[in-house]
Amino acid sequence: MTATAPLAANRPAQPASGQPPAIAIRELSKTYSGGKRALDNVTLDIPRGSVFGLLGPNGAGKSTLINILAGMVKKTSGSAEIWGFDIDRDPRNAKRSIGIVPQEIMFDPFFTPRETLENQAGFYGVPKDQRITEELLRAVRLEDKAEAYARTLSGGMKRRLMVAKAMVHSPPIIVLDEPTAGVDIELRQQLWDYVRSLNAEGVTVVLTTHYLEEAEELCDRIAIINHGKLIADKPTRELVAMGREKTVVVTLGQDVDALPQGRSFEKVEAIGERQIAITFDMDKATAGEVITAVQAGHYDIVDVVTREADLEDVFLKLTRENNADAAA
Ligand SMILES: Nc1ncnc2c1ncn2[C@@H]1O[C@H](COP(=O)(O)OP(=O)(O)OP(=O)(O)O)[C@@H](O)[C@H]1O
Repeated sequence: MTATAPLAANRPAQPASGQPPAIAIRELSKTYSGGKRALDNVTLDIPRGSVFGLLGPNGAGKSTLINILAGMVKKTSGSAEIWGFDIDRDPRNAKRSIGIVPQEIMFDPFFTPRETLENQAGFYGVPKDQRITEELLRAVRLEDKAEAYARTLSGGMKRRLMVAKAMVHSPPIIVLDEPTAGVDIELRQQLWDYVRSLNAEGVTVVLTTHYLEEAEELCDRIAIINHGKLIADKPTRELVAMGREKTVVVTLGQDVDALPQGRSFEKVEAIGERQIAITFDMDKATAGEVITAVQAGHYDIVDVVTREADLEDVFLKLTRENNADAAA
């Protein structure tokens, strides 16, 4: 995929009232007909121009949230504005302001990619002279397949076509629901390059992903949903910094027969015959102090490796705490 992003020819004019967030969600709840409360009072602003990650375990409510924004699921209560347009009062402009790439691959297998994009542009009422079909085909590297039947495309090509399809009306916001599930690494990288180029052009990007590393690398802000509730909403850097635990792994010149002790140690365990992992709180000690404490116990240290908590650790910690609160 090249790093070109489509022109913003057809974006709806922004409402007059200043600069609202790209998406503003207020006390949004959804209870499905069987009684399942999939979203519970979620209030969230997605800033303009951001790459925003919506994370959560399976069944947390991410797709429900996205489907409400897409107009495919009816909310039970609360409100949502997209680009300043209320999804109830101004559904047409709200829909025109967002492009959704759903989890499932959906298009008619008997249309070619070019026809698929043209049909979709027609559906959004984009005038013929303002269509960006060729540009999109190039951007998602499908120009050679423009005339092939969609059913003959590979899985990766189909997914790229889905992204192009979400962009035919040049929305200021694109939402990708688990875009890289089952997609190989090379293609994933190409997809992210394209997403980054869209963002560099000013498009707000919202993505749900199970790949925490990816979210950490791509997103400047992350919200975490668990059991339908918003449990975190922070700049990525702050969220990662919440994992204030650091681990020092020391390799010894002899087998471990007793574990070292230190006031700053939160956890000490032998992780091999000659290796010990010591976890400590970065607010209370430094790695140097931890190593000094080990040496004070006359351990013969031959190697030291340190590891900081990453988003995965924070995610697990937050969801665990939330689950424990819910069970209490
Ligand atoms: N149409 C529906 N009817 C009843 N329950 C539903 C429906 N759609 C989703 N749910 C339930 O609502 C909850 C939230 O589902 P949702 O698909 O929004 O989660 P998710 O975070 O997107 O999960 P995943 O990552 O697995 O897609 C789940 O318990 C799910 O089983």
